[in-house]
Amino acid sequence: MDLKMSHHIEEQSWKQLTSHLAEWVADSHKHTTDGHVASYIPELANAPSDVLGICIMDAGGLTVVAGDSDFRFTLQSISKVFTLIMALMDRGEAIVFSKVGMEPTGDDFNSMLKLELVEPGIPFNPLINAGAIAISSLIAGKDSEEQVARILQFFREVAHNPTLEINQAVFQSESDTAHRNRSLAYFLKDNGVLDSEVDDVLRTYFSHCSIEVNCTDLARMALVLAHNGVDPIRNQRLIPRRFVQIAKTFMFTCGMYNASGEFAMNVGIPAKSGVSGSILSMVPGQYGIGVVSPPLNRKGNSTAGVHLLGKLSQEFDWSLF
Ligand SMILES: NC(=O)CC[C@H](N)C(=O)O
Repeated sequence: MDLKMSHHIEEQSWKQLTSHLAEWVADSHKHTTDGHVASYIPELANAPSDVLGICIMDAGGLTVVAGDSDFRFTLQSISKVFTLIMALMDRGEAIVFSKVGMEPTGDDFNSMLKLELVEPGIPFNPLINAGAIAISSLIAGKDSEEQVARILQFFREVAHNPTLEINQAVFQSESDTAHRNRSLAYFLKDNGVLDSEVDDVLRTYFSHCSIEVNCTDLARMALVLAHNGVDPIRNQRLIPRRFVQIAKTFMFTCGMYNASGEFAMNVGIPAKSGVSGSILSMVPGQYGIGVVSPPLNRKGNSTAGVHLLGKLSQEFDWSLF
């Protein structure tokens, strides 16, 4: 297809998106009642169960938004993609992959089963909780405070939003109740996976999970990944191509936890979800997408969010397969 032709198709799709997105959001909204808002972090249980918002951003910075697109939420597991990228930038591939593997687990995101079952007891991948905790300990910085400051700075840069902050209530709520994550971290410490102390690693981990954003921030962050590490709006490289390739591969194979296979089959684009009901996704080479709807299915993914992405993928033939 020549360039003019593909440009024309893109224009047509954008028009269609603009005119139909609100209607598709209204349809997916019905699926908010299929799920339950996460409550194992008490503060997250306060999220409304009837919210669904989306922002799609193109390479020129044009956005189309629909539903509750101003709703604010914490990144939770979505942050793991960007801390992985930071660890790769700080330490390089060899060190990162001596601490975490490259394979999906098929288990729940907070499972500890395979840590004991499979030698040498390193987490299977960086997007499950155990893996992300190991990654948190690799972020450069003399202590957790410095690590968190660097993380915040990097996330602000990728989102192109200097106002991003940590939601202290969510951070505190998770710190007070994260018994399972604590046990994962102690297990990792015992297996020799963590260099720093458990409390410090967890402080860093809970902090990046608690960074607050909206759908537009998510879409901008996704846009940088969709363009292989370049923010196309500023025409500025923020991340080396290779590390984006690694991050997107993990999003594909592990980004939707143990429903990643199903999501790959039905939607077919890289995505990462968080227990706040958020999903960061993208159409590679084109759009960044941010979606939020707090009610989750059994696997921890937003019911309405997954439905909406499925609908969009079908309409625009987004699947990479
Ligand atoms: N799946 C998630 O979003 C999990 C992140 C959350 N902070 C936790 O560790 O449980």
